[in-house]
Amino acid sequence: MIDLDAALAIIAGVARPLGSETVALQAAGGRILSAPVVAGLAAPRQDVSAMDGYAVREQELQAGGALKVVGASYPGRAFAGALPAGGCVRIFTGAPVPAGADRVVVQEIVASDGSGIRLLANPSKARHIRAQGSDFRSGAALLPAGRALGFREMVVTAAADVAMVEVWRRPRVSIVTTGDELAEPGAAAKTPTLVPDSLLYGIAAFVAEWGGVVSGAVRCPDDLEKLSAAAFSAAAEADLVVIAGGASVGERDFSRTAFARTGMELLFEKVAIKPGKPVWFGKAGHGLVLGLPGNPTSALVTARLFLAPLLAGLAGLDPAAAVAWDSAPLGQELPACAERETFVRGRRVDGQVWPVMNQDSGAQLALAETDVLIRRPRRAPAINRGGMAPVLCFQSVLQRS
Ligand SMILES: Nc1nc2c(c(=O)[nH]1)N[C@H]1C(S)=C(S)[C@@H](COP(=O)(O)OP(=O)(O)OC[C@H]3O[C@@H](n4cnc5c(N)ncnc54)[C@H](O)[C@@H]3O)O[C@H]1N2
Ligand code: MOO
Repeated sequence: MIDLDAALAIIAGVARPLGSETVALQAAGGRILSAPVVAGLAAPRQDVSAMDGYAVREQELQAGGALKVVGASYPGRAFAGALPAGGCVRIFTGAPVPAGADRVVVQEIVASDGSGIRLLANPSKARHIRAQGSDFRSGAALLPAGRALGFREMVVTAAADVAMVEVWRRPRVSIVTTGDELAEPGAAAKTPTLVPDSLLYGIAAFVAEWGGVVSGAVRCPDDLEKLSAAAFSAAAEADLVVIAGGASVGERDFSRTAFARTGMELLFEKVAIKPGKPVWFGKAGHGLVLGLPGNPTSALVTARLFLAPLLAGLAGLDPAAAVAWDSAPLGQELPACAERETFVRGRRVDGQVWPVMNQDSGAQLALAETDVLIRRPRRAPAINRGGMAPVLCFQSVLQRS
C-alpha cells in the first residue's frame, strides 16, 4: 500500500498536456490556453471620451467665454479634423477625442443654444478622457498559457481582436462500469436483483466538469472475457480510461486482470486511504487507466482525489492545484483517526464544516450533501468543535483560478 501523497506524485508525473490545437473563439469557452493571448491592437485604440458631453480645450474653458459647436464625434464615426480655436465638439462615450481637445465637459453642466455652449458650473478635475492604450497596448501578452477561458478571459481575448486561440487538447475519457447487478437507470425497478448504474452518469459528469470529453461509456457484466474486450477497445481509443467497480478482492473482481491483458503497466494499487483503498492506476497502450472502487462514495471520493488532478494535468493545468487543501473550522468534534488516512464527507454551514450524517462508503444520497472532504491524517488526534481541519472543495475548481 502507498500513501496519498506518493500516489498523487505518481499522477502528477504522468498527467502531462496532450498537445495543442487551434480553435475559433466561439468554441473556446472553458478551454485552457496553450499559448498566451497577445493583443492584436491597443485598447482603447485612440483617446476616447469617457462621458457624453463636449470636447474642449482646457485653457479656453478657463477663459470663461462661449464655445462654438463645430461638429460631433460618435463611437465608430469620429469628428474629421482638429478642434479649431474657440470651438468645441459634441462628443459621446467611447467616441474618439478630436486632435487639439484635452478634456471633455459633461453635458449636465453645459447650457447649449444649438450652435454654442456656456458652462453652468465648474467642471470636475477629471478630464473624462480614456487614453489610447490605457487598458492594454498592442502586442502585449494579456493572458498566460495555462489559463482557463472563463467569462472574464473571453472578454479579454475578444477585446484583443483575436479570432483563433491556441488551446490544449481536451483529454478523451472512456468510462467502463462493471457489475452483473447494474442496469440502465429507469430499467431496474421491475427486476429485484438489479441496481441502477449511477456511477456511469456520475463519472461522465465529473469528467465534463474537469475539462475532459467522454469519448466512450460502456457497462459490462462481471465477465473476464467481456471486460477484456471492453478494456482493449477503451484503451485503444481514449487518452484515459476510468473503470469503476471490480477493484477489490472478490471472486468476480476482474478489472485489473482485464487491463493486465492489454499489457498495462501498473503504477500503483491500494492506497492507504478511507474510503477508496482499492483504487489503482496504470499505463495501457498510449493512455492511462484509473480503476475506482465500486462503492459509489468511494468511487467519487477517489475521483476527486485522483481523477481531478489527472484530468487537470492532461488538460494543461497544474495537477497539484486540483487538490489544494484549505482550512476550515469544524462545527462538531471529530474523533482521532486510526491507521488509514480518512476523508470525512462534510458540508459547509455558516462558515463551519459538519460531517454529513451517512458516512457509509456505499452511500449515494450523501454525495449530494457533500461539499468538502475533511482530511484526517493517519493517527491524527481528535479535533474539538471549532478546531481547524484541512478541507478540499468536493466540486470542480476548474474555473475558480
Ligand atoms: N474482503 C474484502 N472485501 C472488500 C474489501 C477488502 O479489502 N477485502 N474492500 C472493500 C472496499 S474498501 C471497497 S470500496 C469495495 C470495492 O469493491 P469493488 O471495487 O470490487 O466494487 P464492486 O464489488 O464491484 O461493487 C461494490 C458495491 O458498489 C456497487 N456498485 C458498483 N458499481 C456501481 C455502479 N456503476 N453504480 C452503482 N453502484 C455500483 C455494487 O453494486 C456494490 O454494492 O470492496 C470492499 N470489499
Ligand atoms: O473504498 Mo472502500 O469504501 O474503503 O469501503
